Amino acid sequence: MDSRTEKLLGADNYQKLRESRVLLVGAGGIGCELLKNLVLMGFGEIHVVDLDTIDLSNLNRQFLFRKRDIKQSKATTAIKAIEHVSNSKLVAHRANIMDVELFPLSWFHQFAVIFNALDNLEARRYVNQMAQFLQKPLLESGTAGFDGYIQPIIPGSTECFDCTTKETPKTFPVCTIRSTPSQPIHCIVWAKNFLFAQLFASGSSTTSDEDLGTENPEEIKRIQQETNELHELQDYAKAGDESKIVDIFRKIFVQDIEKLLAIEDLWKTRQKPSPLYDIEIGGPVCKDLNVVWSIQEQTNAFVEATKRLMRRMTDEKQIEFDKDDQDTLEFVSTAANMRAHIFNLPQKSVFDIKQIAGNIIPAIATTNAIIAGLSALASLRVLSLIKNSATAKPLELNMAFTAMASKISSHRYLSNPQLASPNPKCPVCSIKRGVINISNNELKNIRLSHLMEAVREKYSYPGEISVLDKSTQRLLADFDFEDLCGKTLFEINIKNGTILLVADERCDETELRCPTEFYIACGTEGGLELPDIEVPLVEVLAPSETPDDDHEVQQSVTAEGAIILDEEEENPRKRPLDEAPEPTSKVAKIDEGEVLLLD
Ligand SMILES: Nc1ncnc2c1ncn2[C@@H]1O[C@H](COP(=O)(O)OP(=O)(O)OP(=O)(O)O)[C@@H](O)[C@H]1O
Ligand SMILES: [Zn+2]
Repeated sequence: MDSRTEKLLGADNYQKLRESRVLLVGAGGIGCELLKNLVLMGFGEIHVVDLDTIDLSNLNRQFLFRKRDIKQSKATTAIKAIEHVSNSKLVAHRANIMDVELFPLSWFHQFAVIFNALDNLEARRYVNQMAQFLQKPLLESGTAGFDGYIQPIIPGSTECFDCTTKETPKTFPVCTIRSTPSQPIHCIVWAKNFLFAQLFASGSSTTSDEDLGTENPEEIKRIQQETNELHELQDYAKAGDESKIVDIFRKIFVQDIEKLLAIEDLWKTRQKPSPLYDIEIGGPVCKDLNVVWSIQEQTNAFVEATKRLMRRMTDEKQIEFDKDDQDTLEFVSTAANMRAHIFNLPQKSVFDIKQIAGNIIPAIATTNAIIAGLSALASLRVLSLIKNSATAKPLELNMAFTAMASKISSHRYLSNPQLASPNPKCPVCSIKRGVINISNNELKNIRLSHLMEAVREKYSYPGEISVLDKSTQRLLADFDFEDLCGKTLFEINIKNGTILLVADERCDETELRCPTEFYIACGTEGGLELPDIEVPLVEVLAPSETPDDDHEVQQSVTAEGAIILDEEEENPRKRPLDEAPEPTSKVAKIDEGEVLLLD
């Protein structure tokens, strides 16, 4: 197979391929396919990073894994499975790609190209940022069911992952979830993000001063009281006192519903809920996860799942919901179904609830294979290794979508619009970047004010600057906050891997010094070394000003990778970034990538 690649690429390019070291982030659905492709193409050295272990539900599509591999590291197992056909050096890392101690910025430097095969926005954004720091080509990809995309990102020349808005997760009003559910999904969100979170996890983010989406004072009082009472039930859960399960059941499915019924205004236009009276607590459990259980079976399984979770609480102290953790899944499924029954809504099987609560769109092996194939092929163009279709300019490269996703054309399965140049309003690629080298010793000597002065002087920033720790979103200094300026960098927790954003905060100027992100790289030697970069003055764009057509939004990607495009045939959507919905301060974030409650 090597000789075939050599024929296609030519001897010189093939040699370059053999000498290239590449990074694959994620060894899941796309990652397994991509690893196979990269090995068969003959890249010289391939590093695979994945933080997770193999789960039974991965086996239907992550073809490098077998049943015997369950609970083993994905990165290590994937490499073991492919080693026997590999002519490449393969290196596995079972770790989080965002771990700055294991993978500082300088570590990324060794790779010719980075392949993202991830499943969440946070990690995608992080790798995108690293690629921007190092000006490394990144091949971003994602799938959701039949939908899929690949996006080559050439920092400085093409759009980055953050140049386009990404779809925000679905939202529900708090009052709908807590008082008046009208769809099964409302009961599932209640069971997972409220009930389970209050009893076993770190608690829901619903606070007393949050806007609850209702003006009814009685309802607001009841919601707050219910939250407080559930805190008490958490003490039972923590103590592992199984005799209290009956009390928990009666409180949630009888007394709380009676309190809701007492707020008569709620039921003027809605069907009243019916508390779960006359149910025996405890009994045989149904094992078939694909059918909807009777209400008695739901109760029995709820009691059993609660017992199992209570036993675990004594050791684990806190349990997070995980769709692959049968105890947490059965608790949430049965609680959601009992609530659905109370509110006269359809119930669902545990299997169906797993899909919804885990926010899963079934993964399709073929979509993963197509996307991984395109990503691998695109890397040859990105690295200019293809003899016959060499790319002179980065903007000649293409993105690719499956047609289901893009709806760009109903006649073709794959669409491949050309890449756009960076969006001047993109928070990631519209700014400058550099690395500040500093020794661990100096961190303890240098004060924030000293660092700010050095930055002002070297890059001609004015007096009015702000400094933000991007890693924690902490404001360290600005024109009316100087409390930390006298502290050393060590004291304000600036360390290896911290990213500082410095911005020109002058008002009423037509031009401002461009914001700069500084990556803090700590070593054992040297003093403070600022990077030699040019930080230009940039024109202040009026908020309503729209960037030119090239810089408009073409697609948005959900946390899972699904792409939302508009319906226009043969013409990718052009939507100014300004139209992107601003995050609202009333949003209560419950869980990354999942369901939000807002008013
Ligand atoms: N920060 C991260 N560092 C390293 N690997 C990551 C990180 N975030 C996600 N991943 C890995 O990316 C892979 C994405 O693969 P995929 O989308 O197929 O998800 P999955 O977890 O394998 O499947 P599913 O979510 O459908 O059960 C996973 O193996 C996941 O562990
Ligand atoms: Zn960008």
